Amino acid sequence: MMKRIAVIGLGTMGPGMAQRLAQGGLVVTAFDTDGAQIEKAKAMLPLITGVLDRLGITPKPGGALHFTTSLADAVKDADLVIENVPEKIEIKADVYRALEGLIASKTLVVSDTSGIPISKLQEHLSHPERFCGMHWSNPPHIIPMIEVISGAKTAPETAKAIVTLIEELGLLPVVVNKDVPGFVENRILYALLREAVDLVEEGVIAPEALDTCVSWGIGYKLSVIGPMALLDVAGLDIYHSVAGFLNQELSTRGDIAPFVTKRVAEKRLGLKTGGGVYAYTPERIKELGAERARKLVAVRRALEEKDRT
Ligand SMILES: NC(=O)C1=CN([C@@H]2O[C@H](COP(=O)(O)OP(=O)(O)OC[C@H]3O[C@@H](n4cnc5c(N)ncnc54)[C@H](O)[C@@H]3O)[C@@H](O)[C@H]2O)C=CC1
Ligand SMILES: Cc1ncc(C(=O)O)c(C(=O)O)c1O
Repeated sequence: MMKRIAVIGLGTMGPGMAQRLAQGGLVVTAFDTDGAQIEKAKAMLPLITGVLDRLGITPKPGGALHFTTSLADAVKDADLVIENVPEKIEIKADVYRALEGLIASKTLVVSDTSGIPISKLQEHLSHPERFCGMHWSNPPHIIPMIEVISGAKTAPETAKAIVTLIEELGLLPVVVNKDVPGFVENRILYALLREAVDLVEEGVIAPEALDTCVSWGIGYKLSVIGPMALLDVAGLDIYHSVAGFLNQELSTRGDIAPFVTKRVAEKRLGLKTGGGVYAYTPERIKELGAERARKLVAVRRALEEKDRT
């Protein structure tokens, strides 16, 4: 049974992840090279704990969340280190190198990488057998599904220990069988986002209308009926007919749409810069955060509802 977990990197994912682990009874120490990110994480905790409370996730005894500006302090006596730094191999590799000599060879290390192949990351660890992917989704304190991905050198017991941890937290582990870039969730998401951006860029539909179409159409349906089950609901014959012509029409671009590259070049990144696809005031960002958390909680409660029969 794991007891002490270090979270390396706060940013977008770290605060919710760290608090969710702490409320699962773990002693968590979070580290970030940027002190401002530590202060930001602390300021986020009341909102995060309020959402966890509404999800019915009551803090288990023995759990705690500490923050530190020392990597050594963060990983001291850790059973598990969760690397959660930016999606750049070189930054992640620097963290793995810094861990050498600070953690015991039995300590497990995972990455929250969105899709860098685990086998690639394993090249930068002296104990690759004790490393695997543990891919959370944003917001990590609300989305219960976590992908577990083994690299070529991951020991089976390492992945099993992470699956067990996720289950003990009452969350949903999904074991991905092959270490492919993007794993599963992000391959599906990025195929969808590529098509969505192309449709907006080509003037087929406005961003707001696309969001309504997807959120109140397939997004709503897929939250209850998964894609593979949906094939049976629609009928594989229907899929066969429609895919027969539509698969040749879908976006297959290998580059990134100018709709995105233009905005990134102009530092219009979204919520983090006050504008991207849409424009936001600081007040609207706060409103959206609370509103979306409330709705995600309500949807999750409905989805967790056991069959009435
Ligand atoms: N943002 C998202 O929706 C999701 C991101 N991820 C993945 O999780 C990881 C983190 O993503 P975000 O939280 O979005 O990144 P972020 O860029 O928001 O935060 C990264 C944090 O790491 C800190 N940091 C940078 N170098 C560090 C170091 N050497 N040691 C300690 N801290 C360091 C930064 O100060 C920053 O606070 C990435 O691999 C990302 O692909 C996974 C799921 C969802
Ligand atoms: C746009 C985007 N990219 C990556 C991820 C991820 O899971 O890594 C997410 C997410 O929702 O978590 C995302 O929205």
